[in-house]
Amino acid sequence: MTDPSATDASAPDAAATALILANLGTPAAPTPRAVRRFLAQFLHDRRVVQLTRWLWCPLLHFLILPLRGPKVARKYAAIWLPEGSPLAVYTRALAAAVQQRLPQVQVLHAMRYGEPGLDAAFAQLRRQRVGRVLVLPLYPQYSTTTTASIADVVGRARSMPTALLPEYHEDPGWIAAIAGSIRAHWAAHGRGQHLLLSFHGIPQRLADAGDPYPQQCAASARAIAAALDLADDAWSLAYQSRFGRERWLQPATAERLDALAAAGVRTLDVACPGFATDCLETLEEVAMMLAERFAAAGGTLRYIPCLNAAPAHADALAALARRALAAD
Ligand SMILES: C=CC1=C(C)c2cc3[nH]c(cc4nc(cc5[nH]c(cc1n2)c(C)c5CCC(=O)O)C(CCC(=O)O)=C4C)c(C)c3C=C
Ligand SMILES: [Fe+2]
Ligand SMILES: [Fe+2]
Repeated sequence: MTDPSATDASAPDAAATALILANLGTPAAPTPRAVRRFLAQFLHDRRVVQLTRWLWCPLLHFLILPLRGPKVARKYAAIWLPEGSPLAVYTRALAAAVQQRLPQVQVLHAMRYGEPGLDAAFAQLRRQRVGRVLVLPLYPQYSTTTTASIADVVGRARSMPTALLPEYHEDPGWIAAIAGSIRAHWAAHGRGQHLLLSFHGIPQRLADAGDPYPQQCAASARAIAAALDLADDAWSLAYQSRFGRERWLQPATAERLDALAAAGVRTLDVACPGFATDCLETLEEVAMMLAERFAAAGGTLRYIPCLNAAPAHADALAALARRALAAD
């Protein structure tokens, strides 16, 4: 007679659910070699660069990686933490904070590019015979260049029941967390004359082809401004981190800064609500380079850090996951 309580070692542990917090990724070290390795994986993704490969591969291998590797490595070195790259350190800490809130689920983090990779996370969960996997891309706003690229990898993990959580650009818990972090910054440093909400850009061509990213950034920005009771002229939205020569979303953050300085703004608060965790683009580009640019124009730029592993951030993401679990 078979014991009905005995578990079949070959069957998945259907009770076990895992939640993967998926972020973009980052180099393993602030060295030209590690940066070239990371950029090579990132910039080979057709979701990120759509140029035909016979044109793009020679450009990438013979021009962009050799030139950009050492230059960008110096930028990473300027923000590197004793425990590693800020994006990696904060993503790991955020996953630990979400795990505390979801003891019934195994929470792990993984990166689309670099380590720990998403493919490896799926392989690990397959070995553990986890019954179901939820993937939460750490991109509040959907873009084909980011969210869809994670969806590509998730789609390849067909051997396990897997669900991708939707973007959360207007989620009330997340909006409240961002607004709360801006209010806390004002309480500690005083309120600047203007609040600039700076999002990572994408090529205008992709928005024209239907990428909903700019509409979602605008919706997030309006909701944050409303939560803070800001008048229309007290805040603005701009796009940073342009790559390449084609036209990206406008207005560009650097140009918006110049216009605000020219209009007499002397204290400017800048938040980056499209980034779940601080990274090269927030800590080096905004808090260092753009702050210097604004200072040269006679003003003070006060950077408001990303939510990182803040309790309100972990609460908001855990609530999104709980809702997805309950709906399943
Ligand atoms: C065509 C190129 C790029 C697109 C499109 C793009 C979209 C995009 N990126 C993020 C978030 C991040 N990007 C980061 C770094 C980064 N981004 C690009 C290029 C594109 N991004 C490059 C080449 C780099 C590397 C740095 C450099 O060489 O300048 C990061 C930071 C990673 C880190 O290690 O700290 C993040 C995060 C979003 C959200 C987005 C589209 C919406
Ligand atoms: Fe190539
Ligand atoms: Fe980027």
